[in-house]
Amino acid sequence: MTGVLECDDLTVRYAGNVALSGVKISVPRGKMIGLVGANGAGKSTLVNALAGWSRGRAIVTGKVNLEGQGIDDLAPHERVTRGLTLVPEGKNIFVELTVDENLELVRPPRDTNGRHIFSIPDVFDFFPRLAERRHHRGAALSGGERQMLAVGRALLAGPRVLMLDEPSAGLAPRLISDLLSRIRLLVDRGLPVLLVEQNVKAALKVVDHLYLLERGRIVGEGSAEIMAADQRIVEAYLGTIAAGARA
Ligand SMILES: Nc1ncnc2c1ncn2[C@@H]1O[C@H](COP(=O)(O)OP(=O)(O)OP(=O)(O)O)[C@@H](O)[C@H]1O
Repeated sequence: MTGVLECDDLTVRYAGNVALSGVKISVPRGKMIGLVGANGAGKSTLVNALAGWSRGRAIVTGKVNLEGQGIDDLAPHERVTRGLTLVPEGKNIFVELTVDENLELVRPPRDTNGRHIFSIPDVFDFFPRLAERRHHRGAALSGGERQMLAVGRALLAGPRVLMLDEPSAGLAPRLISDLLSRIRLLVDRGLPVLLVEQNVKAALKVVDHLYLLERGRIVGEGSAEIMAADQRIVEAYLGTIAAGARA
C-alpha cells in the first residue's frame, strides 16, 4: 500500500445487514480521489468507517492505514489528532457563532510533521466570500458559505488528508463547480482529498481517480478520463451528456 490513507478489506455490518463489503481504496499524496455511487451504496458508511465512527451500532472489520500505520484501534478523535479530517454530510459548524469565532475555535495541531498547515488568512484567501461574511453568524450563512466554513475549519486542524462527504449537497450547479475547483487548488498545493460526490459530472472535472461503489462494493475504478467513458457511469450519471454528444 502506498497512499497517505488506505483501507483494505473494509467491511461494515449493521445488525447482520452488510453495508460495506471488502472495500480497498487508496488516497495518494497530492491527489484528489472521487467516490461515487447511488443513494444507499455505502459512501457515507465508508468515509465514516475511515474516520472511525458510525451512525448506529456497526461492526467494522478490515484494515485502515494512515501514512503506513494501522489506525484501526484509534478512536475518532485520535484519528483527527493524527490528521485524518472528515467534513461530514450536513456540514460541521457552530450556527450560533460568527465565521471568525468558528475559525478561531479550531486548535492547530501540536505535531506539525507531515501536516498541511493553514492559517485563518489562508482560509480567507481560498474562500474570499468567508472574509466578507466574517462577522456573520453561521445561521445567517448560505449553504455554500456554510460548506466553505466547514472546509475552512477542517483546514485549520492541519489535515494530513481531507475527506469531504457530499460538499455540494443542496448547492446550485454554479456554486458546486466553484467550490470543487477551490478544493482542487488545495490538492494542487499537495493536500490529498477523498471526495464523496453525488454530482458525478462535477466530480469528474476535478478528481484524478474515481471509485464507483454499488451496494457496498467497489465495482469500478480508474482515472477520471477512463471513468468518464465507463458505460455504467455514462448510463447512470452522464446520460444527458452522452445524449448531447450524439445529437
Ligand atoms: N445506522 C444505520 N443502521 C442500519 N443501517 C444503516 C445505518 N446507516 C446506514 N445504513 C445502511 O447502510 C447502507 C449504506 O448507507 P450509506 O448512508 O452509507 O449510503 P450512501 O451511499 O452514503 O447514501 P446517500 O447518498 O443516500 O447518503 C444503506 O443500506 C443504509 O440503509
